[in-house]
Amino acid sequence: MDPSYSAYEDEVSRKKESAARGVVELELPAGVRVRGLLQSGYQSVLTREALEFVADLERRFRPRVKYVLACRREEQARYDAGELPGFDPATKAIREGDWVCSAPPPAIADRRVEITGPVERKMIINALNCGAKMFMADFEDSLAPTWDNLMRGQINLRDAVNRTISFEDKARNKLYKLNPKTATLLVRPRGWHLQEAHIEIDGEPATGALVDFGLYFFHNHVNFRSKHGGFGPFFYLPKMQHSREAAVWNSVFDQAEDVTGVPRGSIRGTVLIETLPAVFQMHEILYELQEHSAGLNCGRWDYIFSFIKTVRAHPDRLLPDRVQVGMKQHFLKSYTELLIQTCHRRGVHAMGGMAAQIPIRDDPAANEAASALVRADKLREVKAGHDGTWAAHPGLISLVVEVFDSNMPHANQLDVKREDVQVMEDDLLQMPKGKRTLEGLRLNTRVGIQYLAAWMTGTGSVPLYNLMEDAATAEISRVQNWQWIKYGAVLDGGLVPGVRVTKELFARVLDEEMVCIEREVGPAKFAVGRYREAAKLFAKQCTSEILDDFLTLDAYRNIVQFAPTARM
Ligand SMILES: CC(=O)SCCNC(=O)CCNC(=O)[C@H](O)C(C)(C)COP(=O)(O)OP(=O)(O)OC[C@H]1O[C@@H](n2cnc3c(N)ncnc32)[C@H](O)[C@@H]1OP(=O)(O)O
Ligand SMILES: O=CC(=O)O
Ligand SMILES: [Mg+2]
Repeated sequence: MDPSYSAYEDEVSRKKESAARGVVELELPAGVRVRGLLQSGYQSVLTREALEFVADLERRFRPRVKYVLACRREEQARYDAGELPGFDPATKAIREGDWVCSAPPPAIADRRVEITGPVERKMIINALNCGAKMFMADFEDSLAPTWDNLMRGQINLRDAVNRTISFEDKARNKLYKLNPKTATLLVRPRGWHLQEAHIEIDGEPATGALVDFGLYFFHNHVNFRSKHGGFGPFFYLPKMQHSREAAVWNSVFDQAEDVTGVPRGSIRGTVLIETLPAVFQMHEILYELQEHSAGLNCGRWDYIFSFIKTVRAHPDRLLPDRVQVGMKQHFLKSYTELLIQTCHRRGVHAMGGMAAQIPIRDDPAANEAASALVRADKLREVKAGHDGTWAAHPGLISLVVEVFDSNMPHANQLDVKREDVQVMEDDLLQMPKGKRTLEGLRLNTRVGIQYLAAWMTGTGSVPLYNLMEDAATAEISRVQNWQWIKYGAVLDGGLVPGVRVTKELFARVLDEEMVCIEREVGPAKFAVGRYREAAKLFAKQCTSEILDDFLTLDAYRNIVQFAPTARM
């Protein structure tokens, strides 16, 4: 017998045996290693062709991703040496030039209310059905990137695009299915800084963003485009700091379109302006993405986090309590208005951001107060000229739709040019006003630990003290504590003004807040949750000599789980 035929027969019988034992096997392209445990269904996402597509993106763009991350470190070193971010004289001609981005495709011309949420099956169905125009399905701030969350997220999105998605809640005897009319899907891959340890390409962990984008695009572009007038898929692009990072995304989009024969400019990405350096690069970012751009969004929570992180070596820039850093603060008002002016000059959407309040079921008065805050925030956004905004919960959609419907008679406000806006570097760097309090330190600590504990058990967004908390909001708690401890901030408000924040004070606060958390969540949940591990990690992060770039980079090692697979 032909020896190669016999090897083929062996292979077939081995696969049959594996299938009979319920073991999932993948056909891997050369150089690709999948290290996560394969649950049923994952092989339909991790096909050989899809992995080849991802591996090709990785091989082409990994060096550029590394380069842009190295540039971030170099720029941070300059800020640490005393500089502050500002507009780049080298790109003045781009800022002042008369150019526009491609017009928004009809499918996203009106995006007045966008619900957001992690790529969890039931939530995807609820979000698509909730009456919002768009749904931003999130692999980023609101998702803990466990292997299972990521793989199931891809399966869920594929089923959502195919409209075959359903979910049975057996305990409540409830079947979830899509309504005839649903929101349009936008997908947010992870930021450039996160790796995907469960997929190795040529011996190195893959880039998380390229895995999320690549698998989703590969499996869905045909169906998605057939349902959206030949445009899409649509994306949100997070946490960038410079236009060179947008240029990488633009090349990724070009490459994806070329390989699959999708016409140039079909893919559209909305960039979150959620880092301080990026606010000085808004024209440049739109310029790089031009035909792939769907505008910019005010990612306020990461923006506040980035504000603190960027000035981490400036002891004169200590922020007041997190709760006091609201959108009326001059630096945030300036950022949103400049974003609107920039987008509308370039013919693309200027999206608002997320109010953190969520419905409060058991307290009507508190619920009314929370709704009033959301209403005021959305009213500010629509009156300022935003073309749409975000909502964190289906229970807020009718309120937010009502605010936008009453104040935005057309599909968008691209005609509101905001030429009155005059924002200078100083406006964007102005320190927020307010007080630093012990209560603020305590709240940061309680929130940070509970969020981390949830994240390490696979949940990336949680309700805490009636607010939505996700990776971006938790980061503010971490870096604010770090900043106050590092520079021995003197508390200037609250119950005990005049007290200096030290490592010793923080250690005491942490112990006391752990007792408080145990009381609040109950001993049973406290015992099985990862609160002690979370507290240890949070304490390390808040007291380190040098500030870590991202909390999730350190926490990631706690959620990586390799399966025993064939070695390469
Ligand atoms: C800074 C940023 O990046 S903001 C964007 C990223 N963050 C997010 O997207 C957060 C999205 N929101 C959420 O994750 C959730 O609303 C939370 C965690 C804040 C609150 O969740 P819960 O306490 O479970 O909400 P609650 O119990 O009130 O939910 C009621 C129902 O609404 C659903 N729901 C709540 N939020 C969402 C959402 N964003 N999308 C879809 N469905 C949702 C729940 O699944 C639940 O459904 P069910 O009644 O069919 O069982
Ligand atoms: O991603 C949004 C933010 O506010 O951060
Ligand atoms: Mg964010």
